[in-house]
Amino acid sequence: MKHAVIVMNLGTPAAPTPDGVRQFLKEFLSDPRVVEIPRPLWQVILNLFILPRRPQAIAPAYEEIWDCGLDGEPVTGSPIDYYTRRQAALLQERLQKSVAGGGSMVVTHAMTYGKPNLAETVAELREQGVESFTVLPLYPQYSATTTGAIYDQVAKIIRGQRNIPDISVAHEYWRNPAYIEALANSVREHWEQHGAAEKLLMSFHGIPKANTRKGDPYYHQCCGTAELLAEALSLPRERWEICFQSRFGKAEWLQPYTDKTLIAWGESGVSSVDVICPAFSSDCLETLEEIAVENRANFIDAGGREYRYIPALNARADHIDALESVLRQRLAADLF
Ligand SMILES: C=CC1=C(C)c2cc3[nH]c(cc4nc(cc5[nH]c(cc1n2)c(C)c5CCC(=O)O)C(CCC(=O)O)=C4C)c(C)c3C=C
Ligand SMILES: [Fe+2]
Ligand SMILES: [Fe+2]
Repeated sequence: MKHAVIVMNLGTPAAPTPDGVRQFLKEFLSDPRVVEIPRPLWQVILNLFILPRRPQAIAPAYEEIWDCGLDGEPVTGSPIDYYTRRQAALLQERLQKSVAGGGSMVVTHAMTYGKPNLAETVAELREQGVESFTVLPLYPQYSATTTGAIYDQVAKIIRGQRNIPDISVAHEYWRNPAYIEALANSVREHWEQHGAAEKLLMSFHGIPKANTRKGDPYYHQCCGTAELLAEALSLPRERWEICFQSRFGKAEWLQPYTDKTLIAWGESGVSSVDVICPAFSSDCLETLEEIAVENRANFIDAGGREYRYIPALNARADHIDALESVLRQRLAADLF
């Protein structure tokens, strides 16, 4: 039997231009999993206020991260696209080697928004004779806004089909020891190279606070991840903090906010900070611009002296070990 693993991440514009960004944001921000404002009202806000302005404003930031060389890797195009492809290719090598009948194991990638999309990827693989699928969202922590959106897409694909494929979605993996170990290794290596800063800031992508009240477990999983990472590093509580970045719109999002925390630290005499973003499997606009550039300025302008961003796990071998471990556990269930 032919089995396919599809690793998935959020997606990115096709080009770092206002048009490319507009097309991407239109698809992404139209998903009711991402923005829960009632449709007619949201469509007006999106089409009248966001899509005419935001693409112009953020295209230059995309331009900055496009084709950037990172960690000696020749990143071409958008970093999230580059690393998601790399992760799939590296997992393909691992799984081909050791899963019984590995020749019939395909590992590929898809994006929730933009290209390549999940529906087309599944359709192509079925044409090639693939009968069963494991979808691995590259989100260590579950949120309805990310992993939930992928479940919706799977549901849409199978709706109306008679012979639906055997398909499962990995829900979350923040508790997997290999994932925590990869994060801890990346911090230890960073400390060996640069010395440890006074504080380690663990910055997660935010979501609206109301989502947590309505039952989204993301906040609790982020707190759990932060505690496991601190424990793996034997870091006392006063040396680290958790915070949430990338707030969008006027509603209250998860707190403490990353920018406000860094400004308060700079002002109160914290002199050095290391920042890690454990919810991002790949570097992307939200880490390379918002964290490595914008929030550095927030901290330094407020009086801080040293600010160092610890890269995402990207193509690190221990990251691929972690994803392989998550997949092997799932595959044991999915392949019987
Ligand atoms: C509007 C609501 C948004 C929610 C909810 C949200 C949740 C969420 N997002 C990620 C991961 C990524 N987000 C990225 C970019 C991005 N996110 C939003 C909005 C929401 N995200 C926007 C509008 C954008 C685009 C940039 C901008 O306009 O500011 C990215 C980077 C993509 C890239 O091209 O590099 C990632 C990755 C998570 C994990 C998450 C909830 C847990
Ligand atoms: Fe986002
Ligand atoms: Fe952002």
